[in-house]
Formats: sequence, C-alpha cells, structure tokens
Amino acid sequence: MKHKNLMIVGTSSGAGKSITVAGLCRIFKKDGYTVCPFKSQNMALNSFVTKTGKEMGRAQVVQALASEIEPEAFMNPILLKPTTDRKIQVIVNGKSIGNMSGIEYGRYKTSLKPEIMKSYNHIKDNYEISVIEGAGSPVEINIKEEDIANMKMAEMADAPVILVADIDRGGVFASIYGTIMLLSENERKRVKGVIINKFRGDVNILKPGLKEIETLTGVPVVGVIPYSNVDIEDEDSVTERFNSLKSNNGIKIAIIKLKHISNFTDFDALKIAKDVSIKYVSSPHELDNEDIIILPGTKNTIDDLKEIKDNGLAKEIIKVSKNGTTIIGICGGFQMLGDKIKDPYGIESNIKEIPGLGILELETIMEKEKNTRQYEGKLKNCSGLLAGLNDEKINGYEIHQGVTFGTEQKVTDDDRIVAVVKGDNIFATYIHGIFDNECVTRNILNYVRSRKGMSLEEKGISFDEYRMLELDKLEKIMRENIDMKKIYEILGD
Ligand SMILES: NC(=O)CC[C@H](N)C(=O)O
Repeated sequence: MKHKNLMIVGTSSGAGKSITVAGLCRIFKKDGYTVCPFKSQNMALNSFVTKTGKEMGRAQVVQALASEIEPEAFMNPILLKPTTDRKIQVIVNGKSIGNMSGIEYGRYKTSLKPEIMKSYNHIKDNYEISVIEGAGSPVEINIKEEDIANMKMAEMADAPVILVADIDRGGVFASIYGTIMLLSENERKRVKGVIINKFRGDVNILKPGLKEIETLTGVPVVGVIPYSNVDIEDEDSVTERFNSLKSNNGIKIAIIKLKHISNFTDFDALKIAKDVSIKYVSSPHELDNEDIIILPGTKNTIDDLKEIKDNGLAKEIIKVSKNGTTIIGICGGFQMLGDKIKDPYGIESNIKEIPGLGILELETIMEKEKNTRQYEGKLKNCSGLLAGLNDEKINGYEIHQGVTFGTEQKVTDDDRIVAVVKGDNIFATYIHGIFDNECVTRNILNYVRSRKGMSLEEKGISFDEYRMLELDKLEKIMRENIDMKKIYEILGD
C-alpha cells in the first residue's frame, strides 16, 4: 500500500483548517480510502480521552469521526493545555509530562520530533491517506526555527501543502501573498494550492482577484468555499462559541465563563435541543433569571473559584440555588459546588485549601495522579433532575486530578463519586460529554419545561447522529466548491 498525504496550513488561527481537514477526511473516506487525520501539536483546553485513557485534542476527534475511525492519541501526539497565565501542561502521546513555562517548552519542543515521527509513521504504515493539519500561521517568523507543527512538519512528512485563507475577516489577498512570500524558497515549492474559505456573495466578483493572485504566487486557487452554518467544532483558540444563542420564550441557560474554562464542547449537545437559549456569563449582573446555571470544567478550579467569589457570581449562584434554579456542575464546576477543595501538592496553585460554594456536602483533594479515562456506567438511585433514569446506560470521559468524597446521593453504580443529585434542582458530575447522553439532556430539560408549564419533548436525535449529519453537509459543500480532481492530483506519494 502506497501512502499519500496532504497538509493543510492556514493564513491565521481560525482560518478553517480543522474543518477543511475534517471535510477532506470525510470525502476521502466516502471515496473508499482509509484515511487518518494528524496534527503534531495542538494548543487547546478542549481535550478528549481515548479508549486507552490517553488525552488528545478534540479537533482530531471530529476528524477521526469523519474518517470513521476510532480517535487515538497518535493523531495528536502533543497537546498543550494552558494551566495558569504562565504555565502550560505538556501532554505527550496522551499523557501529561508536567507543566512548563513558554520559554522552557520553546527550548524543549524540538526534542519531541522523534515522538512526532513515531506517531506519524504509524499512520503512514496503516492508512492509505493522511491529512495533516498545521497550527496557527506557518510564517510566525520569530519562532520559525523551533517549528514542529507547520512547514517543518510538511518537510518531515514530505507532504504537499494547501493554504487555507479566511476571506471573512478581510485582507485575503494580502494574507495569501504575504504568507507565501514569507516562506523560504524550498517551503514555497511545497505549496500546491490555495482554498479561500468563508466567502459570502457572488464568486464571479472574486474571479479577477483569483487570477491575479495565481499569477503573483504561481499557486492555483483550488476552491472557494461559501460561508456556511455547518455546525462542526473547530479549534478553540479563536472561537465564536461564546456568542449567545437565542430562542424566544425558551429555556434560558447561563454557562459561567470561567477564565480557564475547559471542555466547553460539553455544551454543544444543549445547543441542538429545542427551545434552548444559551448565554455565557462572566459577571453577576449578566445573570437574568435563567432556568439553568452551569458551572463548567476548568483547568484551574481553585483560581477560577477564587475569581467567581471575588466577582460576586458565587454569591448569586448560592442564592438562586435556594430558589429552585437548576444548578449543574461539570468536573471543575462540580468540585466548586462542594464544601472544600484541597491542593496539598500545589497542583493548581499555591492556595492549599479553599472553601467551595457549599451547595453540596463534598470535599475534593487534588491528587498528583491525573485521571484520564473514558466512562461507561449505569444510572441508579435517580431522583430530582434525573428522576426516571434508573438503569439507563451513560457514557462520556473524565479528565481531572481531583478526587471527591462526601455524603451526597450518588447516581451511578460506581464505588467512587462520579455523579450526584441533590434535592430537585442540583446535578453534578465528573463526566464530560454528559449532555451527549440524549436521555440525560431530555430529562433535565423536560424537568425545566414542566416547571415552566411548557409541553414536554419526546426522544430526539442523539448528538452523534447530529454530528454525522453535519459532517455530511460539510462534505457536500466541499465537493461542490473544491476542485477534487485537482486535490487528488496534489496528494503526495
Ligand atoms: N476538567 C476539569 O474540569 C478538571 C478539574 C480540576 N482542575 C482537576 O484537575 O481535577
């Protein structure tokens, strides 16, 4: 089997690299090839846990789904998770090797090349096509020497390169020309095509410019993709995800926008539910009688807890929790709802102990060992928000250092505390992806619907099904607007 590859780089972060890779993976898969995504280094707080308990960036997970293969850490051998303002947690091949400052990591990262190549070669040996994603812009000339994610990666994999440019933010010709001109001559030779992304309007207006940029750079424009509302998660560095989502007279949900918010893809499944409006909130006066308040996961529970105490959000959440507002805590947010968080080894900060919101009688200790595992279990002893869900199977994944103890009502069949309910209106869990379990989401939303006198919803589409439909939408748009014949010609041996 001869392996063929292609690398997608972008004129900037958020140009649409991840989505383009996902779309190409889907097309190659549908055309009958075995295909695998790859990104050597990701910087993201949205991570995923593989079947073998390894952590990886979520963009490659979606691309793996598009390729119809199980997500595995070799698709993203390096994951960087910003922990505090100055430290990043470095995850290599799915496991944390500790925290480093930016400068320390800058010095260290080129030594990871063998690790990267081990992962890449595994893909090369096992799949017919690989689609490699770059990171940010390939011409950050101040750090080009230490590059392991862009043109160096293209070189290491000997891959042809396609440059994706975002026309929506303007300056598209300058960014295409500037990016290509800032590459070295050898690097420039690798660039075989340009894709213009997020175009609104009549492509005929664009045509003279396309011709001119092709002449100026010598690189053909192989596609102009219209702006679309395909709902597929992209890199989280530049995200429109925190924009509010409105619906009239519906269920109002506020998600607390913590400074180190992590795994906010947890809420994607809520967005597709009927009558839901979601708002991200970072101060108490933005709260407006919401039906549900969610405390999300965080890379730094202690710092973020301190912040919501200082800015008054904590006080407000405690107050409305007593008036029956539904409060949901996920992972770090779950830990905050307890009485106390202890960090004896200074994992998250130098605060050794901090009182929580005291809504749940629980205590959390940050352990040295990080828990990364997929979760599969059964609900039991369900009441309140989860009433009626006994024996339902649920799944998701866990990423946390904290271990939680206490006397609240456990609702899973595990010995340890994974999820609890309290009274009618509180639910908290370590499980990321909890809302992807359609029964849990429907139950909670129906609880709120009945309180508000709204009619209840029957079983709906699962989030997995929804995601596959969106990927197929993306495939269709890309096939219609990219010269796929040309892409197959570009694919490198
Ligand atoms: N993913 C999370 O929310 C992590 C919570 C917390 N920072 C921990 O490590 O335990």
